[in-house]
Amino acid sequence: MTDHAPTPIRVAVAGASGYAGGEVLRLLLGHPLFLDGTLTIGTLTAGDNAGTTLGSHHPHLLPLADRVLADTSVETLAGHDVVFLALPHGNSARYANELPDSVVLVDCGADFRLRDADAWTRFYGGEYAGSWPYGLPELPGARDALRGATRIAVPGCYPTAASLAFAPAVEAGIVEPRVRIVAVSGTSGAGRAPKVAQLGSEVIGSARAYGVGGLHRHTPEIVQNLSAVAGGHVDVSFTPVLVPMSRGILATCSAPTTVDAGEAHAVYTKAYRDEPFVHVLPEGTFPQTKSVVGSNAVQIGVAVDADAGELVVVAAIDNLTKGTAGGAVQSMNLALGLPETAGLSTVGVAP
Ligand SMILES: NC(=O)C1=CN([C@@H]2O[C@H](COP(=O)(O)OP(=O)(O)OC[C@H]3O[C@@H](n4cnc5c(N)ncnc54)[C@H](OP(=O)(O)O)[C@@H]3O)[C@@H](O)[C@H]2O)C=CC1
Ligand SMILES: CC(=O)N[C@@H](CCC(=O)OP(=O)(O)O)C(=O)O
Repeated sequence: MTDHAPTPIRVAVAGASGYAGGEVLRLLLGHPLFLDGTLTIGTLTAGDNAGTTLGSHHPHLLPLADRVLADTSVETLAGHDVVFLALPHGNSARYANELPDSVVLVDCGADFRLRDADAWTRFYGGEYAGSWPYGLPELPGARDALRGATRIAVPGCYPTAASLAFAPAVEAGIVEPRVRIVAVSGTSGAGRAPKVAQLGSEVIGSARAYGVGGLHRHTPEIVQNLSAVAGGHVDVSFTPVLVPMSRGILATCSAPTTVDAGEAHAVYTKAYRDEPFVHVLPEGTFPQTKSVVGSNAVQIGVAVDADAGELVVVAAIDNLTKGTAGGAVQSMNLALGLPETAGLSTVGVAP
């Protein structure tokens, strides 16, 4: 514990009936400060499902199964030291404005991720809310900005995978600044609100690209991250693909290069040598989503396609853990001055 952290630490989760909120709670139930009683889980909220029990949505969260979900409001979220917002986009600004500055607000939604108001308007529409310290500590400068922060914007799931996959290459200048990304995602990335495109009968036995042609709203977030690291604009072509699995993202990212495989691999092992969650696999080895499911790990494989003159980097994450709730808890740990890895595993659940 450090001077940042109040004791006890009272935590609320808004959107607890959803996938992201449920995953935050799963991680908090295993957090060492929860287990020793220093961190307590207070109000849990929902939208239309307010008044129902948490257990009716997340039977796996047995210790909290009888908790009744409250309405989501400034009043129900007041009186906590940390509030996780796991709500649809557009809902966060009112809490940022009305909860005290001293409350650590960790927003799993997109509202405060983009620094460019025009990009926000183009991809999201509605009023631009602003930008907060970005919850991807592995990016240059991000970790320092998160220490002691009381407002945190958790990255999107695809930007987490793609940014970590290509940040070392653009930082080292070993690629041309034109990155192509094709990333497959499990259906939990779409949240649990029913949508026809996510029905089992639509998804099982099929793979479907969407947001094709630079239309997906995560494109400007990936551009923002890679451009900041490169120190100049990086063009990004991003294509997401929905595949029939529950969790996981596998992002395959490439750009023109003249370096060989050994040099490229050395850039990555050096960049991530001190990162507890990012694992660069041995040369010739590439990740699979199963290896990281349920963990906060990022596994990265690096290759050079010498005939095509392309660096190819493959990254695997669990979209709900490192891609949302794990990144959120990691950022909370930093904000409160706790050990960054507290409550977070790097071991997946394969097979
Ligand atoms: N799923 C993922 O992989 C990722 C999700 N995120 C972000 O996390 C946030 C939550 O996503 P996710 O959990 O997947 O979504 P879900 O649809 O699974 O959950 C949404 C939650 O918000 C509640 N809610 C919906 N509308 C309102 C409202 N108007 N007022 C109050 N509460 C409301 C829902 O309650 P109820 O049950 O009552 O409807 C539910 O608890 C989103 O911003 C999403 O973009 C970020 C990265 C990855
Ligand atoms: C498979 C799937 O549908 N994924 C979601 C992204 C999930 C995510 O990271 O979302 P936010 O930016 O909304 O927080 C999508 O493409 O919209």
